[in-house]
Amino acid sequence: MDGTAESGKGRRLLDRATAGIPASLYPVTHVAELPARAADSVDWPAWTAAEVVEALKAGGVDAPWRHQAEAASLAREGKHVVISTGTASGKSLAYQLPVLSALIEDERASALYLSPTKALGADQLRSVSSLDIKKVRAASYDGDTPLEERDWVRAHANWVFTNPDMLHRGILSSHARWSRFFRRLSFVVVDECHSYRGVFGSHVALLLRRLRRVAAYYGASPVFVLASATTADPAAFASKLSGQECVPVTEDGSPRGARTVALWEPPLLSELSGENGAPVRRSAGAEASRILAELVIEGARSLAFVRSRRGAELTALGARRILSEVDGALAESVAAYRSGYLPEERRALEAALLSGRLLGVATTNALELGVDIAGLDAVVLAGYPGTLASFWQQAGRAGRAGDAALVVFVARDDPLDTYLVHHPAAILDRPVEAAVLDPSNPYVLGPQLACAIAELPLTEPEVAAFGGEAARGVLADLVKEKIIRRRTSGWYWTSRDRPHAEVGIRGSGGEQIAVVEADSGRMLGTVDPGSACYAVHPGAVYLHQGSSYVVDELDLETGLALVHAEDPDWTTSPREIVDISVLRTEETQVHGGITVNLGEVSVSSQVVGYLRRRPSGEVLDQTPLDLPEQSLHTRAVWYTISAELLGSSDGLSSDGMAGTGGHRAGTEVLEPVGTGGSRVGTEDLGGAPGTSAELDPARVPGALHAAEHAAIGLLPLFATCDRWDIGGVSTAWHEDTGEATVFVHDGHPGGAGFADRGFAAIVPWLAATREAIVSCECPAGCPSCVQSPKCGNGNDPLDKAGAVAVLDTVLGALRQHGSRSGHSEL
Ligand SMILES: Nc1ncnc2c1ncn2[C@@H]1O[C@H](COP(=O)(O)OP(=O)(O)OP(=O)(O)O)[C@@H](O)[C@H]1O
Repeated sequence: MDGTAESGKGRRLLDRATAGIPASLYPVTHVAELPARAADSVDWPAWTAAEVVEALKAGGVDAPWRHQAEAASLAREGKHVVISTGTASGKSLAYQLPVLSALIEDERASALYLSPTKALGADQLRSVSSLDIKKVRAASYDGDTPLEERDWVRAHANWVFTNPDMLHRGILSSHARWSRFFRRLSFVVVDECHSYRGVFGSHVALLLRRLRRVAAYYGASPVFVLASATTADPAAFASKLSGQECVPVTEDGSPRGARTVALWEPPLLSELSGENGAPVRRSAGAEASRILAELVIEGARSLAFVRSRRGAELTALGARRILSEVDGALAESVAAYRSGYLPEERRALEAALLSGRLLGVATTNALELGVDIAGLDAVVLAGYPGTLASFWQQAGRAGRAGDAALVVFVARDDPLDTYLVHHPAAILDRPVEAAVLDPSNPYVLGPQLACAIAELPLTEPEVAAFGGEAARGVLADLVKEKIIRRRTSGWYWTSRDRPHAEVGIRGSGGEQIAVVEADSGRMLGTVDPGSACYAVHPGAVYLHQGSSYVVDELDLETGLALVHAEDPDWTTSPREIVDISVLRTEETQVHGGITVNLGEVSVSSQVVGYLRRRPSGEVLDQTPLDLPEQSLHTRAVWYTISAELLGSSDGLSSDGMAGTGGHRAGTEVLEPVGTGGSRVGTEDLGGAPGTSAELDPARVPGALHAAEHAAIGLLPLFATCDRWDIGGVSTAWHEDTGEATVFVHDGHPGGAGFADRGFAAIVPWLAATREAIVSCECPAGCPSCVQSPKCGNGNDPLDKAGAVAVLDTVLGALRQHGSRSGHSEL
């Protein structure tokens, strides 16, 4: 195939999307052409049951692609396997082949399928059921399964489709009722396993260990087949998640069309001003509306991914409005899509989009998983979806074999988005990040071990599977608290009640706060106790599945937040006072006047009021609140800067410090990420070694605060977290360190591995932070660089230039005292 002719269509669509934009406002910062790839098909593995081949062929699959056959055969041989290939590369077939063949060959064999969402599970079940293979009795067992069906599933189903929540609460907790199913459990399929990250991922990792233990009790040792979006080190991740060695299959043999990928930065608006008079960019959603409208005019079947449900609806509305001025009929071909639709509604929408009856759909991430829409002409991503895995998952909906497509990434007002549109290599040349999880977090281990022991007494040799030493400490605590009992043969559950219902695997534990609509008494959802004052304080606008509510009352004693439906024209942002103290320093690197540390901290916070803002960023007013102080015991990474290096002391020269006391402890020092395809050399790190930031003392708090905000915004580039999963504190003088200090901490009790990743990647992380600030053309700080949407201090004080000076000094010292290797992880 001729690559250029092929990519012509993507280019043509991009030209259309940018038509009429004056050169001075041209928003595209980079364009990349991704070539087409031909299919690599192979014969059906000889062991595949004839019925399976027949059913798949009847469904239109003539032959498997190489990676499907390879993964299937490994699983068939009894090896745990992780298949990590692109969107729509047919990962389902890879596990269907061995599972279906086993179920056909052995009447008593069974299999379990786990997916992170019910919708995805339902899709996969539908696809298996549609094969209509006689000996396969596939059924779902989740929160929606009617009670009368549940007995049938336990007694008869040989392939059960469920999710981690139900496995935890409804299956392992009463495993004796599932003994038939467990006895011949041959395969466990863990679909979209890259989504098991952070605290949820740590819970799922321990849940899978519980599953293996229960299966072993009934005499089974199932083979695990994990399916993941492309990820950095799938074998390591899958092994950590499943607790056993997994063989990776990563060579993608599915065909793909050429794609033109454009990075797009909306222009700064001159007429609007945000917090503290900062400039604001045109919103990514508004920009996506315009692009979507242009694509629809061109007849391109397009999908726009928008971060919130309301945003998706506004984007669709905006596109329709633009189109109605061109042609009323065209406006009808644009719709919004969100989660919460019934399966039939989703099917209808998929079909309409595939047939071209609908041309443009704006959607939340709901469409990211479990929807069989591929081969579109264009995909617009309004805002970075948080991880590269999601980015490619969404971008992968565009392009089919033999036809080119366009992908447009539109940056939101956010430092990470700014960084990415100015550093294309960080998107285009980087392996998808490894998902981070930490099954040794005592806050996760405690409740998980309690559940495990309630399921079956834990014996000494089993402790290793639950983390060895880390588990031992937690077990001792549980014994002390009289939750379990230690006998010579192991650890035993003492109560008649099961702990499962108390253990939430998606949150950080503790008694959840119920959010209830006062009028109807309907429970909308729950909020972690630690974030209740922040998320559902009186007056807060609370979003639930895209609908908007306002909180009337928060009662922490009874664990209740009462809300009413209201969709006001503002959002709220809490103001809080935060304090942090160091409980334990685990690692310290000294680099001249800079130290970089990792350890445990206690963060206390008190929400003292909130601001109401218009979507433009304009602040309406501030309301005081009287809420109690909260405290969080978690992990943090922090750096300190000596007064000499800040240049705010009595003039002590930093020269005297050079070369003294600087030693590296353990951690590899990494190079920064590349810019536009070429790597930034260490000389570009900024700041000559040992030079001071030369900051007047009055500027130090604003400089540190701005550096902290941007660092929080950029950590998700290195750890698979959302900026909302982490927090930060900066101070010109900290009691425990005796120096100016910037902390970035995990937002969950016990941590989820994010601070640890920040510590391990300190140089590339801070270099990227500096780059993001420098790349933003605003004069004195805006949401694209140093302002934070969740700042408890109203983004005040912030000193953009000061932040660059601080980061230059820190990076200069790290380079002088630490940088030796040329190893890069990006
Ligand atoms: N060997 C094959 N030949 C032709 N079509 C195939 C083959 N394998 C799978 N498909 C089709 O490709 C589409 C995508 O498959 P599937 O949903 O399993 O991909 P996936 O990798 O799981 O996607 P996602 O990234 O969304 O998880 C389906 O419509 C499926 O029928």
